[in-house]
This record gives sequence, structure tokens and C-alpha cells, in this order.
Amino acid sequence: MDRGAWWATVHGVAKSRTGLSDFTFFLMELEGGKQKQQGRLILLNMRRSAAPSQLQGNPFKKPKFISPARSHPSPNEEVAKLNSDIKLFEVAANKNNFLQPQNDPRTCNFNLPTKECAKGINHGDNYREKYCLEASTKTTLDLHHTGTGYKLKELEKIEEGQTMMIGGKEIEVMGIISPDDFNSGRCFQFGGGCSAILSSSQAAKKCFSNPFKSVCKLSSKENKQNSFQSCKPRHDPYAPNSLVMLRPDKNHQWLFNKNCFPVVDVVIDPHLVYYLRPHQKEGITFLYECVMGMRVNGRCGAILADEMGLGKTLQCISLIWTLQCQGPYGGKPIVKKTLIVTPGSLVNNWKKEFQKWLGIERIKIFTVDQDHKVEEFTKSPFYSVLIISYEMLLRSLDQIKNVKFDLLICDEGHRLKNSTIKTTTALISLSCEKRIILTGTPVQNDLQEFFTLIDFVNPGILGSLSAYRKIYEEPIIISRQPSASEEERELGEQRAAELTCLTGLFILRRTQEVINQYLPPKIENVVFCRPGALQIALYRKLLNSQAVRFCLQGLLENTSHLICIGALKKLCNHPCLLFGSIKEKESNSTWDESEERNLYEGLMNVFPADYNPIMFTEEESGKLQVLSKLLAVIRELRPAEKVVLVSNYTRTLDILQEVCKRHGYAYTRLDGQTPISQRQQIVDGFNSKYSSDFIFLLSSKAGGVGLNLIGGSHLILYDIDWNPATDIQAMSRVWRDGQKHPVHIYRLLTTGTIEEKIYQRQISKQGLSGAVVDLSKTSDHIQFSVEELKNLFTLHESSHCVTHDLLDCECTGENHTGDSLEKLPVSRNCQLGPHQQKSDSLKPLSMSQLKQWRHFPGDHLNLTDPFLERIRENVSFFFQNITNQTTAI
Ligand SMILES: Nc1ncnc2c1ncn2[C@@H]1O[C@H](COP(=O)(O)OP(=O)(O)OP(=O)(O)O)[C@@H](O)[C@H]1O
Ligand SMILES: [Mg+2]
Repeated sequence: MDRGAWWATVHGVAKSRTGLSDFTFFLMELEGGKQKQQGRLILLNMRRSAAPSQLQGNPFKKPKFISPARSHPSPNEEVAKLNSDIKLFEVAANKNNFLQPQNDPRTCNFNLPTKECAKGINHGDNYREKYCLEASTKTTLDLHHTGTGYKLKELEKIEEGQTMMIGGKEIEVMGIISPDDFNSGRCFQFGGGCSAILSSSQAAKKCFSNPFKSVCKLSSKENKQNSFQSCKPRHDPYAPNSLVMLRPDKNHQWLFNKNCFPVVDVVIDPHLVYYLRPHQKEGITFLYECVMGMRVNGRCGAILADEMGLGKTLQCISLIWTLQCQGPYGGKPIVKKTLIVTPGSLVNNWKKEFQKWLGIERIKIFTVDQDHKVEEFTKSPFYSVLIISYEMLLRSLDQIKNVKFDLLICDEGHRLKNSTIKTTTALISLSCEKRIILTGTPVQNDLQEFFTLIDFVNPGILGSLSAYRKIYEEPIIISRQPSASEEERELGEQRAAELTCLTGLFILRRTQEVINQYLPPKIENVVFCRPGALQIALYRKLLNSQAVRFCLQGLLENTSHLICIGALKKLCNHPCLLFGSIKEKESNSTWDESEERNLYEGLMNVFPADYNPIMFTEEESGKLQVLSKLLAVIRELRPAEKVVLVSNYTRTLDILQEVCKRHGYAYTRLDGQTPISQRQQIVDGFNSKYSSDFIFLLSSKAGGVGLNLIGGSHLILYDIDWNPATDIQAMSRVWRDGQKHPVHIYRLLTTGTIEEKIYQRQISKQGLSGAVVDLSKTSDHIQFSVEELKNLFTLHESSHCVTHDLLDCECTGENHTGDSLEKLPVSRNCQLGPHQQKSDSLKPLSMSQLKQWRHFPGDHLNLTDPFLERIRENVSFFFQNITNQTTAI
């Protein structure tokens, strides 16, 4: 419905913008909504609150109406009347979601004046206020709905200078408003004054306050009074493309507008709206409604769980900026101080994003680091946003508790999954009730962790932990057991559905698909690298060790298999890493009794006698050989492009760094040792087009989450983590907004080894049921059966690709050009409901989806990808998938 039609529906509006109260009521409701297209708009002047003596009219004014309405109706009657008004209003508003009317029926301002309200409005005899009244000439007045008590016929006769009684106030008709001003809505936006009837666009512009003027500074009485009197939206809610927040309903007003301020539209700064993607606009609206307590009665928490790179930061910045300058009640800002807690590497990224979107003047940001302590923030009224790392938060908790924060944002908040860990307890201890968790990784899987997150943002919403367990967790878990009866299954499903429904009100997740259209193509490759001869020999030896044999017989303690797994993983990265570990252990005094001794026994004999780990060669590791060739071909074919090289291990990064040095590649590095204060600088340096760095060495543990590394367009994941979320996080660093080049992602796996097994676990159903879908999970959390261990500790020497063997694929391994993955339903968006855990939707990629990727052996003749062509010699198999394919890559 267009704007004209909407006005036709709610014609007959009388409205006051007193600065202290902002009320609207409907004089009538149209039967068909179409009767009136043109009306008479009259500017009214409110003289004062009517004293009982005046209720019969002012004898000095003529002609006059005698109000048939009672001046002090009972609250119940008024609420009942209000409800019917609200219904009318809602009907009208619902017909047009975008155009939110300026005029809300208000409980306390109009129909139910409170003491404060009356006091605020009654400024004495000289106090005058202007009203706009649109009176239809064709419709009839529905007395039950108008709230005025006047009949339409009486209203039709209104002329300039007449007085009437509305809501216990004496009103004087001041003049006629032009249909243009009415249609544009301008007349409803003014704080008062004759400018309301000016229809020039200049006058219209003036009516919006300077968006960059700080409204928080209003301290003096005079300022306050002025601000109330000139209550108006900060930005034009009727401007094309304006993003207007939902107006609070009567319950909300009843709860949160005790002072009876006028309701003002909260409008997102057009400067920001210009850049926002559609999903971001939706996200900001969602966050606003959550923190304002509009979604769940009185609860002000939210979880924004958009996938990586969707701009959660910008959505929060828009929210902060809006709430810091605006509010629905009298325009008063909702938030004065905001606390943002984020991983160390992202502290300065947040600051940078604030500056990127809002410049340096609008909001004053304080970031905590070694040189900038929290005290500085607490002492200065200057700053409104504090950005701090989780680690620093713990250290400065006492000072932070002394500050009253109105909004708390926990970035990468999946780490708050356990209420007993220090960080979570610290954050819970902060009194701020508007809490937002941001996370790009799934937030469920474990029902208890799910509870912790939910209970953090909206404390108590699921009841106590013990009640939650009884009501939700137990029935849900029981219903999923194979032995569950039909009744138990049904109950579990119903509870799960209810839980999803309840929490879904304040959790929002969108998948990367929503920004695909803004991004360049992405070419993902899984590259199965043939192990080197030394690697195979060492691998065999390890598998034959006493430690592995004992593990398989279940003779060793629970954690022993982890040592074996660790050794195999090191070997896959490079034999010299294993060599280093053995040397280190040997020099340790406990070596003789350690389990490692059983594992490493005789291993040194497999290494050449003069083996020197410092002089390692590329040929000793299949993956390193591939990497080295890959870097060379990128350098050659795309000299202007850069590479992000990711590993989970610092020692592996040392080797990769050495490779860079040997080949003369300029590099930069970010790992756990990099001081927080330097991290953003390193990132910025790499992203700059003037940087000469070719390679960014990244530790996924230190910098896998949140970083923007769009300077690189090739990302190589050198090793694999048990947790797919870790890998996905790392891979999402380059394919993000701002990326100019097609993105190439290479995931290197050593053929036939444990790396393939981990990959299979990541993408198989087994991985799904194992608790490895969130970042806090490591292999320590995984329980392996003896069967699983047997599988893990097997080397498949003759297969090109065990993963392909398992796919049950009909192809002979000869360039299977599977359907594009995009054709398959990728239903990753449903991460929220515990009952959805059963579906594939939690996984980034499933076995069946992988099967749809293009795949072929390394020796395939027609490799069209020049990068793969160059490395094929050391590769046994490829999987490839292209997203957003345009023309040539
Ligand atoms: N509307 C937009 N237009 C252009 N760039 C944008 C827009 N929104 C976000 N960006 C940019 O996209 C990049 C990714 O955004 P951001 O870091 O907020 O993602 P995120 O959702 O927090 O991802 P992650 O989960 O990885 O932390 C940033 O460089 C940001 O400035
Ligand atoms: Mg982020």
C-alpha cells in the first residue's frame, strides 16, 4: 500500500507535539478505508490543560465546542478506549510496514494523563501548543473510536479561532495545513510553531536536528526543556529509503515511558543506511527491538549469529550510534556508555570499523591496551564506547564494574558457553541488562551450553538450570535415543520446538549466501597431497609402535591416543617437527617413564643419520612441496595478489616462515605472541595496496576469528583442525566485503593419512554427532571408540583419495564435474533449534555435498585451473567448487 493510501486509511488524526507529550488519536475509522482522499487540515493551538471550570468552555472564545467527553475518566475505561484506538492504529500500520505512522495513541499522554504529564503540559496561561487536525468532510464519526467525543458534523464546521476540548485540554484552531504538508507528513514532525505550515523543502529540512550534535550533553534545565519542546525525529522518517525503527506499543510505553515523554520515531542515520545491505537493515531492526525489550517482554538481550563476514560489526555500530543519539521517548538517548568485549586481535579492528563508518568525530572510542588503562576511560566523560579484550576485562573487572554501561556487546561470544569459566562469570557480574552476543559459529549443539548463552543475554528466561534440564534438556535428549518410545519422541520434539520458538525471538542467523552477490567468485579446493618417502616410512613406524598398539587394544589411559594423534599430525606437516619433538622429550628427565617413549622408540633410526631439522627440505613433506609450488605459481601468474597462509601451530608457522625466507617472499606474521597493540597494524599493513608483503602467516588460534584480511585473495590452510568451525573461521578471512579479486582457497591434506580422517570426520554424520562444531571444542573433548581409533591409525598407501573412496561416487575418479553445489539446498541457516541438530544444517559441508563438487585425480589430463596444473605432480586428488562463477577466473 502506498503512502497516500495509508493516509486515506488513517485519516482523521489529531495530534499534538508538545515536546512533553506527543499524542494522537483517531477521530474516526473508515468503514472501507477509501472514503476520504482529501481533507481539511487545521493547525490547532493547545491553550492549557483544562481546569474543571473550563470544561464548559472558555466564555471569551467564540464560537466554541462543548466537550461531551468527561475530563477525568476512570483509568479502566480509558484503557479500554485506548485499546480500540490502538487496534485501529495497528490495522493501519500493519498495512504498511515501512511507513510507520508518527502518531501513536498514548496511554498516559492523552487518554490517561498522569500527574507528571499534566504538570509537564501545564506551563501556565501563556503556554501554547499547536495541534494539527485533519477532519474529513465525508465520513461519519465513530464515537467509540475517536476519543474526542465530537461528532464529525461538528468538526466539519471548525474554523480559525474556534476552541474545542480534546482530552481535557482546551484547543484553539490556528489555521489550515496544506494537503502537501499533510501528505508528506511534515506537519506531524514539527515540534510546533508556524513553520509547520511552511511547505518549502527548506523548512522541511530544518525540522530535523543535526544528527551529529551530541544530545547527551543536555544538562541544564533550559536545555532539557528545549529538547522536549522540539521533540522530533533526528532524521526524516519519510525520506526515501529511511530506516525507521518500530514504535513501542502501549505495554512498552507503560513500562518504559514513566515520564510520559512524547513518542518520537527512531530513524537510522541516513549516512549509514546508504551503505547498509538489506540483511544488515533487518539485523539492526532486530537488534533494536531486542535491546529495547520489544521482542520479549522486558528482556533486552540478543544473539546475532550471522555467518562470518556479514558485517555484524557494522550492524552493532549502527545500533550504538542510533541508541546513543535517539530514543523513542522524547528522543532521549537510550545508551550513554557501551562496553564491547572482543578477542585481543579485534580490539583495534572495532575501533577501525567505528572510524570507517562514523568518522572520528561522532563517537569517542576508548580501546584498552598496555598503554591505555581502563582508569582513563572511567575518569573521562569524553568517551562513550569502551573496547576491551576478554583477557583485559578480567584484569580490570573492578574498575569496569564501577562504570554504568547501558549496552554490552560480546564479540565472538561463543566463548561464553560455560557459566563457570572466569570470563563468563565476570561478564554476568556486570549489571548491564542490554546484552548482545555476536558469533559467526553455531551456538547450539550442547544443550547446556545453549542454556548458558541464552541465560547470559536474557537471564532467567529459561528458568533455573535445573528447571531447564527437566523441562527441555531431558525430554529432548531422551527423545533422540533409539530406544525412545513414541510418546517420548513426541514430547521431546514438542519441547525442542518450543525452545526454538522462544529463543528464536532473540537469535538471528543469516548465512553467507546473503552477501554472495556482493562478493567476487570463490574457488575452493581440497588438495590431497602425496606424502614424501620419509613421511611414509616414519608414519609406518609410528603405527607399529607399542603406544599405538596398546591404544588399539584399549590398554592405555584415555588420553594416550591424543599423543599418538599429535605425533601423526606433526609428521604430516613436516617430519622435522616430529624430530624436534623427540629431541625435546629425550632431554626431559621423565622421558624414561613417559608414554612418548613407547611411541618414539626406534623412530630416530628412520631419519637419516645426519638429519638436521633446521636444514629441512621441501621434498620431505608432500604438503610443503605443494605449498612451495603453489606460492611460486601465484607469484608468477598473479604478481599483484597476496596469500594468507594459515596453520594451527606456531612451530609449523616457523617452518613456513623459513620457506618464505628461502624464496625471498616478503611476509608478515600474526600469532599468539604478537602483542595485541600491534595486531591491527599488521593487518592494515598487509591489506594496504602499498604493502610489499606477499604472504600473511596466520595462526588460526590467535587470529582465526573476526579478522579482515581482504588484502589477500589466496588462502592456504596448511593443516586441518578437528573442529570444522576453526577451519571455516580461518577460511572466511579473505572472502569478505571489500575483496576485489576472485578468491582461491586451498585446503591441503596428506593423502591416506590421519588428515583425511579428520576431514572425513568434519564432513560426515559422525562428525556431526560428535561435539565438534564449535570453537571451544578440541580433540581433547572427543571420545573415540576402539573402532574409530583403528580407522584413525591406518595409513592408506594405495588410495588416491580415501575420502573419494568413501563417497560412494559412481565416477571412476575421472574428472567428475558434479552439479554445482549452489544447486543443492544449502540449509545452514537453521542453527538455532536444538531439535535441528539432527539435520545436516549444522555442517558447513556434508559428504553428499562434497560429492557434488568437481573432482578429479592429480594426473587428470585436462586441468583447466592454471594453479592446480602447476602442483598436480605432487597431488593425488582434487575437489573443487566455485561459488559466484562469472567468466574466466
Ligand atoms: N554494507 C557494507 N558495505 C561494505 N563493506 C561492508 C559492509 N558491511 C560490512 N562490510 C565490511 O565487511 C567486512 C566484514 O565485516 P565484519 O568484520 O563486521 O564481519 P563479521 O560479521 O563480524 O564477521 P566475523 O564473524 O568473521 O567476525 C568488514 O571489512 C566490513 O567493514
Ligand atoms: Mg566480527
